[in-house]
Amino acid sequence: MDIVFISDLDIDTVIGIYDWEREIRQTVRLNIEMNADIARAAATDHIDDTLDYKAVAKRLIGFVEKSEFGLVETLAERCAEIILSEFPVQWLRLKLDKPGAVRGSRSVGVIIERGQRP
Ligand SMILES: Nc1nc2c(c(=O)[nH]1)N=C([C@H](O)[C@@H](O)CO)CN2
Repeated sequence: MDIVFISDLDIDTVIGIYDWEREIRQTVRLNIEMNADIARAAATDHIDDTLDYKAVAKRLIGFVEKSEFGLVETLAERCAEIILSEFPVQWLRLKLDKPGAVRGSRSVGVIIERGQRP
């Protein structure tokens, strides 16, 4: 299976379960792997024959910046739903980090896989 990926996409948003977190913006970091047919695009050298990672990134930036979820789980699930429903993707692995959220750790977050592997 071929993969198109987006690495370390940092987006500021309102996220968190505590009152103080509802008053500030924090950075979440997205790492996403999505299935794609690399061979077809390589044969034609045309963007229409592959998954446009810039289009996916722009869509997620717009969504995440406006979102105000409590849990990282909810935000990750919604991002996965957007990718699977709006782009030619059948399977994805998405990691959502909330860097610095827990003192003493570099990062915390979730990793989800959704869809069917082709
Ligand atoms: N599994 C989760 N645990 C926690 C979450 C979360 O979104 N998922 N969130 C918090 C707080 O918002 C925390 O990030 C504040 O530092 C705690 N645990």
